[in-house]
Amino acid sequence: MQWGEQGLRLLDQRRLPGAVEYETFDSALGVAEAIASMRVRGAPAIGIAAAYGVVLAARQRYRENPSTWREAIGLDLNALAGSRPTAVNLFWALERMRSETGKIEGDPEPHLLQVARSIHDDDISANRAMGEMGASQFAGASGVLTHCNTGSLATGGYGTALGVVRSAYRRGVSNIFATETRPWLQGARLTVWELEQDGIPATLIADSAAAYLMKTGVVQWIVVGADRIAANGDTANKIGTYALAVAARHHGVKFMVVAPTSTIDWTTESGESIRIEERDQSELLNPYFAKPGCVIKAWNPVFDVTPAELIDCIVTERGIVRNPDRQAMRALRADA
Ligand SMILES: CSC[C@H]1O[C@H](OP(=O)(O)O)[C@H](O)[C@@H]1O
Repeated sequence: MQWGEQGLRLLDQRRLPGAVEYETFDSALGVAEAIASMRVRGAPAIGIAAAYGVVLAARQRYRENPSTWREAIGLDLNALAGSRPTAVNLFWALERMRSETGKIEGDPEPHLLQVARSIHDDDISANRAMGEMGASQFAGASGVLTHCNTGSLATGGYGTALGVVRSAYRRGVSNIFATETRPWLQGARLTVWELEQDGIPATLIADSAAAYLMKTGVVQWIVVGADRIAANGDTANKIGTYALAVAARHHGVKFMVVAPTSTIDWTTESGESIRIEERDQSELLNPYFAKPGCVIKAWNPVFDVTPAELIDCIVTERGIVRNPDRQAMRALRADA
C-alpha cells in the first residue's frame, strides 16, 4: 500500500500469487470498494487504507466547496464504514481521522495525510515490536502453525502473527506451517507467497490436516491474528481459528493471538456481540451450482470467535496478556 500524488496505490490481493497487479484509487468510494472486494484485506491494512480514504475524501470535498467539506465527507466516511463489518481497526481508524477534522483550518489534506501516515508508520513499528515479543515466548519451541494471512499484505508491513513467525524464524524456529485457509485461500495464496519472498521455508497444509499435524507433536504453538478482540479477550478471527484453538487445547499446543491494541474493542464486552461477516456463497460454491432453482446453497461466515479461555496469550504492542480475561485485559487499556 503506497500513497502518491495520484492517490492510494493498492496491490490487488485477489490476483496473488500468480499476478502482481496494482491499482491506484483517487476517491474514498473507490477505497471502500477496494476493501469490500478484498483487493486490500486484513484488519490493520483495512484500517490504514480507510485512513488514506479519508484523505481522498477531504481532498475531493474541499475542492468541491472549502466551506462545507467537513459535512460533505460524512457520506464518504459512511461508505468506508460500510465496506466490511468485523475488523474493528476500520472503525478505529475512521474515528481517529474524523476526530482530527475539527482542528483544521484551510486545506485539510496536509494535516489528514500526516495523520494517515502516522497510523501507517505506527502499525509497522507495532508489528516489529510484537514480532520480537511474541517470538520471545517460543523458548524451546521448534514448530509453529499460522492461519490465514497476517503479514505485510494484511498490515502496514511486517505483519502481526506472521511478524512473530518472521522473528521466530530468525531465532531458530524452523518448522513453519501455514493452513490454506479456505475458502478465500489467504494462506495458500498470500502467506506462503510472503514467506517465499522472504526465503523462509514453510509447509502448506489443508485446513482439515491441522488437528492431525498437532497430534504428531511437530508444532508447539498456533499463532494467529485478530479482527476484533472483545474486552474479555474473546477474539474474532478468520473462520477456522476457533477449530484450531479447540484442537490445540486438546493436544497441549499453545495458542497465541497477535494484534495491535487498535484491534481491541473495549465497547464490546464479549465475543457474543461481535458481528461476523458472511460473504457471498459464490466464494464457496462451485459455479456448477449457480443455476436457477438449485437446491444447494452455501453458508459462508468468514470469521469465528475463539473464547478467551482457549487463548494462552494475546501479544500487543503494549505488552502480553497471559490467560486473558476481563481483568487481565485491563492492563492493555491506554489509561491503564
Ligand atoms: C493481521 S490481519 C488480521 C485478520 O484479517 C484477516 O481477515 P481477511 O483476510 O478476511 O481480511 C484474517 O482474519 C486475519 O487474521
